[in-house]
Amino acid sequence: MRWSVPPVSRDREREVRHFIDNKTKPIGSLGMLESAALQLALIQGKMKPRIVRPSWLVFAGDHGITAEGVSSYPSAVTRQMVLNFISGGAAINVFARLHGIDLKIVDAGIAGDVPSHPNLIDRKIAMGTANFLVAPAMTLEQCETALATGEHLVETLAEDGCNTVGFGEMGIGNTSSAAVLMHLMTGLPLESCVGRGTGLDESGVARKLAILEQAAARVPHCRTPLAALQQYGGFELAMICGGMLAAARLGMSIVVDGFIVTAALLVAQKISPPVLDYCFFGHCSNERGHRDMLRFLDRKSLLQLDMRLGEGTGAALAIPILRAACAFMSDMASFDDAGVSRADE
Ligand SMILES: O=C(O)c1ccc[n+]([C@@H]2O[C@H](COP(=O)([O-])O)[C@@H](O)[C@H]2O)c1
Ligand SMILES: Cc1cc2nc[nH]c2cc1C
Repeated sequence: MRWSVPPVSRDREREVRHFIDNKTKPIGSLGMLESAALQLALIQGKMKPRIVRPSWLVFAGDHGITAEGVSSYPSAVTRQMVLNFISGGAAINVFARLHGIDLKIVDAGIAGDVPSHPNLIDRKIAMGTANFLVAPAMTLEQCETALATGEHLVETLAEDGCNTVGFGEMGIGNTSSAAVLMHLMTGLPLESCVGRGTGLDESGVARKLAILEQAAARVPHCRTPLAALQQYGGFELAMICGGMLAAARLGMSIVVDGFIVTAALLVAQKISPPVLDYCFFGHCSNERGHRDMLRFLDRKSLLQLDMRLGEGTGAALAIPILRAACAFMSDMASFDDAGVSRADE
C-alpha cells in the first residue's frame, strides 16, 4: 500500500539499552534524553545516531471557515506572515537561524498572491479551502494532490541528505480544522478539542464551539482519515499528513510541533499507525486539546514552555535536545572506559 509505513525494528533494542546503561551515569538518570537516544538509534539503525541537515517545512494555507468568525485575526494575516517568513523576521526564522535549521515555506493554499522567493515553494492548490460549515473543505482530488505534494517535498529533502524533518504551519482559522479532525480521529467530545487559537475570549470560544458542532453534524459518521481530511482539513494539514507518512517511510525522524501539526499526525497515524515510531514531540502547546492529543497517542513532549504560536517553533526549540541525545551516545565515556565502579549488585 502506497502510504504504509514499516515499524521501526526493535531487534537491537536490548543492545542499545545496554550501551546507554554503560555510560557513566546512574541508570535512567538522563531521563527523556535516554528514550530519545534509544528511539533515534533504532530509527537510524546506529548506536551513534546523528541529526543531519535538520530541515523545517512550514506549510501555509487559508480556511473558508474564517467567514464564520472563528478566529480573532483576519485571514489576510496568513499571507502577511508568509511575507514576514520570507523576509526572515518571524519567530521561526529566528529559532531556525539559532539552531542551524534549514527553513522552507510552502504556499499550500494562501488566499492571495505571494511574490516568488528562493525560500518559498509555490504549491498553491486553491485560494483557501471552502467553508466547511456548508461544504467539504476540499475535493477528494485536491486532498490527494495535497497529500502527494507533502510526500514529494519530503522526498526531495531526503535526497538532499536531510535525516530530520520538522513540520510547521501558518493558517488563520486552522485551529478550527484541527479541532474537528481531533474530535473525529480520537472520538473525544468536540468541547475538549476547541480552544482559543490565536486568542479568542471565553464567549468567542463558545461561539467557535457552536459553529464547529454544526459543521461536524453536516457529515454524520465521518470517521475515515481521508474523508475527515477532505471534509474538514486544510491544504497545509493535508500536506503535513502526506509529508509525515513519506518521512517515516524513508526512515527520517519527524519533529512534531503543536496542536495543528499533531492534528495532521492524528490523521496520518490512522492511515498508518507505525508513523508514530518516527515522531518526536517538540513541545506541549497551551492550546486546549494538545495535551489530550498527546495522551491519546501515549507520547510525552520534550518541552513544555506554555507556547501556542505554531510555525514549527516548538519543534525547532527541541533540536538542541535531540542533538544532546546524540552527543551523549557518541561522546560520553562508559564505566569501563573511565574506570568508574558500577552500582552494587
Ligand atoms: O501550534 C499551536 O499549538 C497553535 C495554537 C494556536 C494557534 N496557532 C497558530 O494560530 C493560527 C491559528 O489560530 P486561529 O485562531 O486562527 O484558528 C495558526 O496560524 C497557527 O499557527 C498555533
Ligand atoms: C501574528 C501571528 C503570527 C502567527 N504565527 C503563526 N500563527 C500566527 C498567527 C498570528 C496572528
